[in-house]
Amino acid sequence: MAEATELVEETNVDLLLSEAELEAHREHITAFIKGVVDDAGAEGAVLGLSGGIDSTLTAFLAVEALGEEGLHGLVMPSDVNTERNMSDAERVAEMLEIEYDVLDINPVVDAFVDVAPDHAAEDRMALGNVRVRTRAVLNYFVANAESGVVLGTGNRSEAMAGYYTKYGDQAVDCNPIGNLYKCQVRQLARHVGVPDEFVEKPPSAEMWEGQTDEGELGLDYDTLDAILALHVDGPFSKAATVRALDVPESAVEHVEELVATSEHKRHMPPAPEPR
Ligand SMILES: Nc1ncnc2c1ncn2[C@@H]1O[C@H](COP(=O)(O)OP(=O)(O)OC[C@H]2O[C@@H]([n+]3cccc(C(=O)O)c3)[C@H](O)[C@@H]2O)[C@@H](O)[C@H]1O
Ligand SMILES: Nc1ncnc2c1ncn2[C@@H]1O[C@H](COP(=O)(O)OP(=O)(O)OP(=O)(O)O)[C@@H](O)[C@H]1O
Ligand SMILES: [Mg+2]
Repeated sequence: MAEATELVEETNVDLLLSEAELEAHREHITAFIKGVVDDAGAEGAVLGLSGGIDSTLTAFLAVEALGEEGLHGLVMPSDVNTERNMSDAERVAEMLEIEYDVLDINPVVDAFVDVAPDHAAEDRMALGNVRVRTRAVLNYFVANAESGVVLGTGNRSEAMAGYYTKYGDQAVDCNPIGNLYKCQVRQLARHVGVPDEFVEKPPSAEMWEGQTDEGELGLDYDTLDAILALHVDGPFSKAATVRALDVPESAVEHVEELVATSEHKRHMPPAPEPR
């Protein structure tokens, strides 16, 4: 896993960040968050806290940008979330001394299944996406009521692979860590003082029991990041990427496919040309 990232270093593609670069990202992102809130004329920001690394890092940076008064955390358990992640999510809010609510989404999700009983209940992806979109509705409920903006937690790896729910966790006002690959998210998290146990936890969307990002994506984030950085964002051909990273051609093709099939998620819904 670390191997692929180290090999990227030898190619001069900027994937692993120096301490100076991490500090520059920290300043750049906190200024960005402050700018988004100020430009919106908002009083603060709302953020879903999952106990995962992306929301934890975003929360740390948002408190640096806005102060603890400026961030409202929402911990939104469903019956497929682990106790550990939900208690870690509350621990983040307590560490940062921000206001937070715990909102049980189970009754809302059950209501969707009740009104459309022929759908979703047997389809873990469809039902998982309902859980994700329910949280988006609640984020905006609180943001509207409190004159806040909704902070997203999408990173560059997820954005490029389309690894998110359309109009779910992607339905936000900005993505402060959206220019960082997942391996850089881990680096920045350590740099700003996020405890190691958050950085080391296996990433999971927790849309159903036992789901993990790397299991579903079919490759680990370090390999995904390396292929994205060299081949999709960078100038390396497929063959050069295979050689540089010592990965099978099928891994590069898999990433190409993730990027291509998620293209629709990165655009406004299209309409026919005017005629
Ligand atoms: N070519 C196309 N042009 C226009 N629209 C197209 C389309 N293809 C599908 N669609 C639409 O998109 C829908 C499918 O997209 P979507 O509803 O997003 O669903 P989908 O991409 O199938 O599933 C979401 C994926 O994101 C992962 N996820 C979600 C949330 C959080 C996280 C996390 O890491 O925390 C990960 C989840 O595990 C799953 O792999 C289709 O039902 C259709 O409505
Ligand atoms: N149970 C939850 N309560 C509140 N917010 C949630 C919950 N589950 C997911 N979210 C929101 O959806 C976002 C996307 O989830 P995702 O799993 O990609 O990120 P993460 O959990 O922060 O990090 P990781 O990738 O390490 O799991 C989270 O960052 C968080 O803002
Ligand atoms: Mg998660």
